[in-house]
Amino acid sequence: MSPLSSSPGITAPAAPETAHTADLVVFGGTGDLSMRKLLPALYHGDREGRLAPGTRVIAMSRGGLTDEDFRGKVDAEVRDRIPGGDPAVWRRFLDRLHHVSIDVGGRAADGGADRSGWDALSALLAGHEDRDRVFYLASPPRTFGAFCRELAAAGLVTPRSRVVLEKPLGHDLVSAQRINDEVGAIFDERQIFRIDHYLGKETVQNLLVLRFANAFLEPIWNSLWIDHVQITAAETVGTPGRRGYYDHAGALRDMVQNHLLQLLCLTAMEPPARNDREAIRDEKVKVLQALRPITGGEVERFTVRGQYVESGDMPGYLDEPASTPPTDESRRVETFTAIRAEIRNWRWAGVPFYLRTGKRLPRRVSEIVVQFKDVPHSIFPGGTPNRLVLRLQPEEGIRLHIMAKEPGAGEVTLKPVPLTLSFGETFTARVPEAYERLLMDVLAGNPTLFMRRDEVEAAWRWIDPILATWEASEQLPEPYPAGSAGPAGAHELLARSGRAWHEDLS
Ligand SMILES: NC(=O)C1=CN([C@@H]2O[C@H](COP(=O)(O)OP(=O)(O)OC[C@H]3O[C@@H](n4cnc5c(N)ncnc54)[C@H](OP(=O)(O)O)[C@@H]3O)[C@@H](O)[C@H]2O)C=CC1
Ligand SMILES: O=C1O[C@H](COP(=O)(O)O)[C@@H](O)[C@H](O)[C@H]1O
Repeated sequence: MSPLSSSPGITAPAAPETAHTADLVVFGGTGDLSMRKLLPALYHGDREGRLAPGTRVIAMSRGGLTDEDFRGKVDAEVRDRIPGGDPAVWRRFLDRLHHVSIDVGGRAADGGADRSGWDALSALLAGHEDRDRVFYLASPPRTFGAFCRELAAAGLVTPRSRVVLEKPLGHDLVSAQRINDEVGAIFDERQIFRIDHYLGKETVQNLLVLRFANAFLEPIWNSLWIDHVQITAAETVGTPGRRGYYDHAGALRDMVQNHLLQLLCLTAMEPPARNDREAIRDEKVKVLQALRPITGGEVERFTVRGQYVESGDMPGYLDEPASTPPTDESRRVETFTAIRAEIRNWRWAGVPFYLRTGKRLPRRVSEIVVQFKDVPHSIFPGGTPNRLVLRLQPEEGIRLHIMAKEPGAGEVTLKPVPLTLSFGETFTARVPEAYERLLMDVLAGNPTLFMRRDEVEAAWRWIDPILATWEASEQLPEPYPAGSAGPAGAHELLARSGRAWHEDLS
């Protein structure tokens, strides 16, 4: 497939082998994301023959490392993250790695601009202008504009270049627009890949297949049959070592603005006319534009925020190890949020979409639950409405809860039983990590699973009033004990209308 060519959509088979040799330049290549996700994903791509011979990975950071230092660091810190790794492939993979030291915004001691990092990168890339070039910005978002400007100034942006932007893109609509403008001044929109790794998860892609490749669901996928939808991303992890980032993010920016809203879009969108990247992204934007704004007094009624506090041997948010002590901002940041959202269109009028995410919860569960309405007239006592559960993690699968009769004579007793499709048991192929799929798509030039500028900005437009109201409020997030199911408010959000979370998380 040629770079940036029209490409198949979300349900196409895994990206084809990358025919082109590429230079993948990772700004922030020594950071947490790179070491935990990107490098293992690239290794798997290499093992499966999807990295063309000669493809290089050039990490950039302020670290002052040589190629050998960086290879040693990756060998020491990444190899153990890859169970069952192949030593020969590992050696070949390490040989692909390079490191260039750079300080974006850094100045030489004499006060002049320090160009040495850019000169080193230019030297490494010189003579390889015919290769695909991917600039992956895995550094803090405030550095994105500067990186792009410097790349252009160094003459490193070729027609075969792409740029990958990590989330969250900005911290509100205005900053997201600024970053989009800055990056857009250097790269064409077709060259910009805004990543949301939830879109690379297998079940998320399966959601569209389930909806649009099966005839039985679409006729009942609307407010006539569906009572409400729940979208949960519950994590057991806290934020050790991440306060610098998390104090300025919080659960709303870190998880809802991107991952949860993407899940909502894929659940709620109209059937696209074609399985094609623009058609799917057009439909997602329409959902975001139809979200009913939550403003003023409604914010308190329709949103919940919490922060975990010490419990047993688990630290609270303020006690997590960090390089700086907690500030007032730390006290105000939410590590949990739940929201009752509504989509103002014909299909979804009156159907609440409940979103929930949090850190240091008792179980790691990410799922979409579609709860159907009660039967119009029940002839059996004790029935409960059908539920369709799409489980993203830990074990991916789809489960339909239907009512069945308990075996036995006498009175009919109803029991909800699950019809389960476990991907792990049904399919033998290894399920790739989200980043693996997405990185191979970037290298192959397939943007379907990436966010378009208008999507990101429409999501911020809905998030901003909630943030503004929280920021103006004197109230602090509701404390919840680390390891508990989150603040009581999250349960009240549903209980008010006689509903309950499918997973109580305890
Ligand atoms: N970690 C994760 O799980 C996820 C992270 N992200 C996003 O990925 C990006 C990176 O996150 P993460 O890896 O956690 O962050 P880290 O702080 O762990 O890493 C940041 C990287 O950027 C480099 N860097 C920072 N400032 C500069 C600079 N001025 N010039 C050159 N290099 C610089 C750092 O190297 P050095 O300090 O040596 O210069 C380091 O390699 C962020 O945008 C984050 O929001 C998104 C999803 C998940
Ligand atoms: O983007 C992020 O995602 C992770 C959760 O990802 P998952 O694939 O493990 O569900 C989250 O921990 C992190 O805070 C956030 O930045």
